[in-house]
Amino acid sequence: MSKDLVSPDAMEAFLKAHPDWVAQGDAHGLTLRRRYVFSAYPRGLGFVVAAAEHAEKVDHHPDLTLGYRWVVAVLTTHVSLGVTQRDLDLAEALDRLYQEHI
Ligand SMILES: C[C@H](O)[C@H](O)[C@H]1CNC2=NC(N)=NC(=O)C2=N1
Repeated sequence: MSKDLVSPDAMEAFLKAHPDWVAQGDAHGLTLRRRYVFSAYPRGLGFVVAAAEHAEKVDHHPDLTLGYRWVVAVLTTHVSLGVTQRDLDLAEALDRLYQEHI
């Protein structure tokens, strides 16, 4: 197990404070997931572009799926095979960007 992974207590605290996010686990490790809903399809695309620009700045990238008036974000730290503080920080950054693109 990577030393960088957030502890179960830290994960629980994050999810309690960020109820729109859910934790999911699979053979490749734990991930964080949120579905964002938008007023129009282009707004979702604008959010994806802004998220990509932020990800490049912090060198930590979400998996983003764009649908009709929604975007699903899945976060994990590839090198750690699970959720680290970088994912928690990215989740909060995406939530801030969402408020600018609803
Ligand atoms: C070389 C570069 O810094 C690494 O590949 C970065 C890029 N973005 C990343 N994003 C995520 N989600 N996890 C990583 O481990 C990661 N590593």
